[in-house]
Amino acid sequence: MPQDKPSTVAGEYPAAERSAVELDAVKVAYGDRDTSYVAVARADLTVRRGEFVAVVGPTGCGKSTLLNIAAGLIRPSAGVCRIDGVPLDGLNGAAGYLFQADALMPWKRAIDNVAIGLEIRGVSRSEARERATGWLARVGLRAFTDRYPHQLSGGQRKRVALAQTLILEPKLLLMDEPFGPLDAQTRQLMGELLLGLWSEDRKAVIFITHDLEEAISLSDRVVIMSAGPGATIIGDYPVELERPRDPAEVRHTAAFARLHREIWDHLKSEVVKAYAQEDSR
Ligand SMILES: Nc1ncnc2c1ncn2[C@@H]1O[C@H](COP(=O)(O)OP(=O)(O)OP(=O)(O)O)[C@@H](O)[C@H]1O
Repeated sequence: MPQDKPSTVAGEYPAAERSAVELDAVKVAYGDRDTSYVAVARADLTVRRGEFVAVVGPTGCGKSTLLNIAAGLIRPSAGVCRIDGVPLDGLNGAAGYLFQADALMPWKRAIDNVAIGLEIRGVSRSEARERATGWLARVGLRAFTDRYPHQLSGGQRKRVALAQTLILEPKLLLMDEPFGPLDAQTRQLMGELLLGLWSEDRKAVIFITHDLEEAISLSDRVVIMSAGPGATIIGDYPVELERPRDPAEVRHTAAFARLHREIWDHLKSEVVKAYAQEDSR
């Protein structure tokens, strides 16, 4: 068999060339023809397999909109979103989500909150609970499996939510300000936990954040969006900081400071524009 023969699925790119996510000239307009609001004028973004991409941009520029496109929750008004080389049609079943507000069920214990996704997929209750116990241990909650969400701290609830997402082994992680409500120290610890788990199998990640330090400390690339309306992607910075990486420690390096300066110089004017536009809307 020839060494270089690509494995193909009819009508798609060769497997090796497929990206985890490809936004190709994606436009998003909300509302109808009379009240149309173009949130994103054009987004071109490729996230390679195994790549951790952070998206930053001023408030209201369309970061969540792009994530919702990749999730299949909304359809582009123009352009196409491909997942693994295939145009997305409907919900993206290969993706796991983590949002600012967690999706824990208050009436279920941590273990059952983590196990439920597997049970819905037909895994037996005993096996689902066994795997959930393993996941809770991996996120440092071995001693908390029987707690209800209201008996957990904000950071602990986030850990349960992370286990709830990762137990389903998504190929792609879509994270929208996942650590937003947490205090600064807990955010850093969550970042460290996330990177540790991510490095085990390197899923593709799109991570939305307002926090540029968080973006740089976690990701392989930081993508900047312009202020809306009609936002576009205006910057794409590789983060060439060594891995494995301690996201708290790396912030103290000179390379980090240089990159932060460079990206912030670019982002700052968009943030100012966004505030001015919000005032006049
Ligand atoms: N369903 C909708 N209908 C109308 N406009 C919407 C809708 N969803 C979002 N928008 C508008 O589209 C723009 C982009 O919103 P989006 O939530 O994607 O921005 P964002 O960058 O994630 O914001 P933030 O950083 O504040 O969370 C905003 O001006 C918002 O008001």
